[in-house]
Amino acid sequence: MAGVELTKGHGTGNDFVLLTDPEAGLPLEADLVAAVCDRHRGIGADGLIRAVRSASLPEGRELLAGAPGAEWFMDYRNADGSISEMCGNGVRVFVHYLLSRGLTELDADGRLTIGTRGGAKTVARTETGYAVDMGPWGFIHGDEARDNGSDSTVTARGLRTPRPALSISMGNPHTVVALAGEAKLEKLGLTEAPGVRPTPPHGTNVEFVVPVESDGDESVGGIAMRVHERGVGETQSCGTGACAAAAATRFWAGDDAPDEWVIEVPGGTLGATFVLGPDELEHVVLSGPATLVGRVVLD
Ligand SMILES: N[C@@H](CCC[C@H](N)C(=O)O)C(=O)O
Repeated sequence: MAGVELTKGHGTGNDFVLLTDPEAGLPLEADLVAAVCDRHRGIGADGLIRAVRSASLPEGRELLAGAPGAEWFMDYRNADGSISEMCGNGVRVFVHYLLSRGLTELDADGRLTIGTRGGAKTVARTETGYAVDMGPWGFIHGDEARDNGSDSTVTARGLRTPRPALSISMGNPHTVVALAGEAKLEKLGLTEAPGVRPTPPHGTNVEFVVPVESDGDESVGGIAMRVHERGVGETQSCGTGACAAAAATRFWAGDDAPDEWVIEVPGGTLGATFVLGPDELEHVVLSGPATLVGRVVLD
């Protein structure tokens, strides 16, 4: 990878190293990705994003059959080198990168569709960043959640007893735990991965949430969240995690819960809006900023 140009970017403090490899020719082995993402001996990031033409990857070619406009594919790796299906903050930063590097343009409606392992995603420019239709959310463990309000338990440092939790898919897996108040959220120790029983088949990201006031506007729900990401550790933010946390909190709140949510994460603020998708399923639209920081060339 000597001579390869990397760009550092972030979305609400969830930081990424991005590179362009249109024909998927670079050897992105897990140990190389982990070395680049190492915060002391590498460039340092929560994940690595390769911009590759969809036609250059088997999963991209499959996706092009249903979404022929998705020319570019977000090939996402966690900091430990493992592959994830989806990254909500990453999608916004990825689109900002493609546009900034002149690799593509928005269509006449200000939109761009890209490929991911979690399916094609359409991104729109907003006044403060980008909004992404993240697609439908769903319960990982099926109907048990609908009946009981929880389907798992979570243990973590700072929690005296295992807490009930809800495992939610946003394309990638999440397990959401509600805590009593912000003091409890601050006291959590997330240097070690929380224990989740039963653990979803491919592991999980764990979000801890507490309700917060959203400027006295009852039509907008508010939560504060901390997250421990699969393949990374505690991060400043997680876009899919924010969507899953809003979906779980809205489910717990019942029928008259708001469709619009503001999610405070350590690295900033994200928005999640629940809308009916063209497939008649409930989709989550994630909104937030995207920032490119600078470039570096690998020795
Ligand atoms: N930070 C991301 C999620 C990245 C992937 C995650 N660690 C996983 O393994 O699923 C986001 O913003 O969604």
